[in-house]
Amino acid sequence: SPKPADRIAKLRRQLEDANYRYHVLDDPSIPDGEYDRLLRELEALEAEHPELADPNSPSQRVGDKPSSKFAEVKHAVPMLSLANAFADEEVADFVARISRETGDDAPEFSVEPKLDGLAISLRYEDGKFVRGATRGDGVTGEDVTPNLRTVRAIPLQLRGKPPKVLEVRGEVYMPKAAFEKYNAWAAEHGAKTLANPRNGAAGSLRQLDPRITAQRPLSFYAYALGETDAKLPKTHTETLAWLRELGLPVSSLADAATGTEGLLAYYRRVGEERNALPFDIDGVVYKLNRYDQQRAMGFVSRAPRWALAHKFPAQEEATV
Ligand SMILES: Cc1ccc2cc(C(N)=O)cc(O)c2n1
Repeated sequence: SPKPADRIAKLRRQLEDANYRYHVLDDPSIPDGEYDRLLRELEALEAEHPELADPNSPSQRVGDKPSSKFAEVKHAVPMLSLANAFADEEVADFVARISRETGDDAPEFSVEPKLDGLAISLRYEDGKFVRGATRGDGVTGEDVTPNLRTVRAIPLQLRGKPPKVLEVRGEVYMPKAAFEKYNAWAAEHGAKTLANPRNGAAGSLRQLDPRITAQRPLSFYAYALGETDAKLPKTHTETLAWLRELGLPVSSLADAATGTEGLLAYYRRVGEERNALPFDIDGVVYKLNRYDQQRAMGFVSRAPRWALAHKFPAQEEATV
């Protein structure tokens, strides 16, 4: 029989692969029962061989011991906020200003749904997940690494050829079905029910005891870069494709669109699909796609002048 170290390494790769297939490709490779069996075998082997312990092992998703409070994290690259638009005219003005300042009368944009969750920043070194933090005020956030380790959609180990340093920004969210299920359980067991999935995500991630976070069904989509030593592609859509290759989940609704018409068509398309989506969104996000054009546009305070959140009308509260 293979040496324990080889068997452990093989099980870790198989479980990471299954996680990637399930959460990133949305195309599970093995049935849940098989996943659990492999995980139990790995946990048993790791218990017999503590010298082979690894914080990035797939077995470490169950949550570390509770911390007393969160350490502070300084974001090397500030986490940006987004200017909002509510009416089509504001989108037309946004594009007109960009056309004027870039000289491009048909600017291309990266477009995506605006998830209604909690913004976080993940840091990977040599492809290993080493730290995760909340946005905080954009410059200083809270270190919630142990809690983020329990979010299955967040890879603990990147795939392919990751750069030495890679920070990824994204949204941790609680899927609608998981939110309903959690509230049914909470009502049944006299626990506090959650007001909405966004509160569910925020409350779960800011638990001091990661074992509680581990019981909360959270997911994650990546949407931007932070600090990295990698040579960047020329456009944001290429960056998102690269993040997918590295094993990070990116919304399958992310797309490209050209000019005001393209943006508004995308806004309407997502608006029609909104209620059928498995997660809450509160709008869509438009980002000028070419990084050279983004640089030409710059920022106003911490909101980039090359990006815009186009919000949907607030949904009437679901009548319970
Ligand atoms: C720059 C930036 C800031 C906040 C964002 C927030 C979301 C979101 N809530 O999905 C998506 C993005 O692409 C974002 N991009």
